[in-house]
Amino acid sequence: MENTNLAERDFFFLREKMRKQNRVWKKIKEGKLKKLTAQLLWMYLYVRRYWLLIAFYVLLGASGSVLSLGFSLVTRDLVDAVTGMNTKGIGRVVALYVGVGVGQIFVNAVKTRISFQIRLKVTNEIRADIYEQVLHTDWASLAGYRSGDLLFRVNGDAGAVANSVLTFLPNAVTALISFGGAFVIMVSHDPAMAALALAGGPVSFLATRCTTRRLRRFQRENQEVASDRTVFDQETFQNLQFIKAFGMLNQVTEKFYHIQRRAMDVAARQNRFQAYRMMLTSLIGQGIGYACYGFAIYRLWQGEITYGTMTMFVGMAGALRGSFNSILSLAPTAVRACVSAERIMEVVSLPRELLEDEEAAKRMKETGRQTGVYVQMRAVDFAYEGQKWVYQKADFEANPGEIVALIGPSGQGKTTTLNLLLGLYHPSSGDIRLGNPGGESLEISSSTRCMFSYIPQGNTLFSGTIRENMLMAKPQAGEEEIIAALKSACAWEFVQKLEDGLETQVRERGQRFSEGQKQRLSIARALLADAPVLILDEATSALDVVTERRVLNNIIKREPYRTVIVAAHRPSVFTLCSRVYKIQDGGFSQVDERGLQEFLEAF
Ligand SMILES: Nc1ncnc2c1ncn2[C@@H]1O[C@H](COP(=O)(O)OP(=O)(O)OP(=O)(O)O)[C@@H](O)[C@H]1O
Repeated sequence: MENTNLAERDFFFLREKMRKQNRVWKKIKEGKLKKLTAQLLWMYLYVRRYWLLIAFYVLLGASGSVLSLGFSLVTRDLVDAVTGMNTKGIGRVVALYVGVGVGQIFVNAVKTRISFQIRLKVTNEIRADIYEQVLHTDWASLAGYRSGDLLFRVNGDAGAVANSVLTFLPNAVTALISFGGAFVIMVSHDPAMAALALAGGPVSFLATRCTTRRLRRFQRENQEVASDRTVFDQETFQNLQFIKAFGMLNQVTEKFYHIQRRAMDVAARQNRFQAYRMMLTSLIGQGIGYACYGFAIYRLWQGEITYGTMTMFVGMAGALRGSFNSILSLAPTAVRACVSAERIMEVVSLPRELLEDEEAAKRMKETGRQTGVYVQMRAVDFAYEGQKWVYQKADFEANPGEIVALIGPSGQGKTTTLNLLLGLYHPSSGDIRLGNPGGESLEISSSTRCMFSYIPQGNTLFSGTIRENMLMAKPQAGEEEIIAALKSACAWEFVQKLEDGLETQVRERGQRFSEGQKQRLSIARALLADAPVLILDEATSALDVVTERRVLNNIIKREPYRTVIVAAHRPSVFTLCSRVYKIQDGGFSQVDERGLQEFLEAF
């Protein structure tokens, strides 16, 4: 009978062991451990540069813990001196008591200052690094992210990582020293008392272990809501004029409250969960505290300890429980850091743009100033996300001195073609390249982008003055050069009439100007960039026909070797073009005279 029980017990332990092993194995297989290691390593790479400051900070934290342990011992001596239980001079004990107290204040002040410095440095470094990496990330990979979400990752998540990392390490060391010190002092005075003070430890440990996964889920939800909120705020303030004009204030406000409610709901659930957790550990702590107190009184009553030792015991038991709980409460800090690190790593691990042909592209651009640069597409197939086909077998060319138009109904692929030429998206198959006539040619990539001046649809003016906007394209451009570009774009005629001329504030997204004026300023800026290929995506759509023709003629006159590619709907452009390509129903073809005539008649 006993043998059967033994066998059952062995089987039970074996099964439990296998279950545990399977759980660990599952985590390894799911890559969770690998992910966690990568996150920790990633954070370590940032903080290690400041190891000296961090080490000093940790040292201060440690000395703070030692001082508070010392404070308990001095309190014991003080009480004993007052009750006449020790022979040390009361003056010396009081001086020590005051000295340790003042030391604690001093250490805390220096700690606060250093923690501020490290936090600032690490946060800024992570932020700058993510910012730089996001700017150099392949556009097609980045296009799936909302800009508000990226903004939150650069700001919110970077701050959360820096804060958590800097809280974790010093707190861990401080808590461990406090715990170890209090434990050693208590064990040396009374091992039974030490065991009693730690009696609630296993329950608190188990509670923490079981709740970590839930905490991770809460933190993820929190960051997602915060990110949605940034996206919403950004879009609302960017489109405020439209929202007001459409009388959409109520809908927007309703959406604002909806996000607010979601954020509050997550925060309230997390808070409730943490409150229960805290209540459980506090109840255990309180029970243990009373037990310690009772035990100490009993010892005093038995005459085994002095009043001073009893006071120290009670204080130490609290410190022991407190530092044990501090060690356990490091789990939420670690969870916060890992969740944010995961969100940042997701973005920074996206493929980066390659700049392999950078030198060759610069040479080609230089030669292009005399000979121009041609652009060519051969048998190009392209689909978004590998399945939404825009067109197949597309052939296209634009040569120096030509204006080439892309036409076709809305949504057929004109902007897509321009993005392919800019190397922002990559063809599924086929070849896109540019080159100097009779010279070197290069496949399109992020390096060849320097050969293009691009004016996209919509508004691309930045806050600042007209001059500042112009200098973005060519920082070293002088007054004469800026005015010449503005003249070519037919913008000087209104800029010169402005009271502040080139120093006029454009205001956010060019609010200060009409659509046509904004387009002319954008064209002037693009001309200033001095690139051999100019791309205009519906960039003259807000101009009257006469100004539009004047602008296009000026562009060609200004640089006879410039290659100009325009995506346009308006027939007024076509008569200036050397060639016209039509994109429709997945086809990409050059339009002959008759085809163009038919297209014009359809207008
Ligand atoms: N980032 C994207 N992801 C998926 N599909 C896209 C993306 N951008 C554009 N598309 C789709 O590709 C097709 C071509 O879009 P594109 O912007 O090139 O058209 P377009 O000819 O320039 O239109 P319009 O004249 O209206 O500016 C459209 O069906 C559009 O929905």
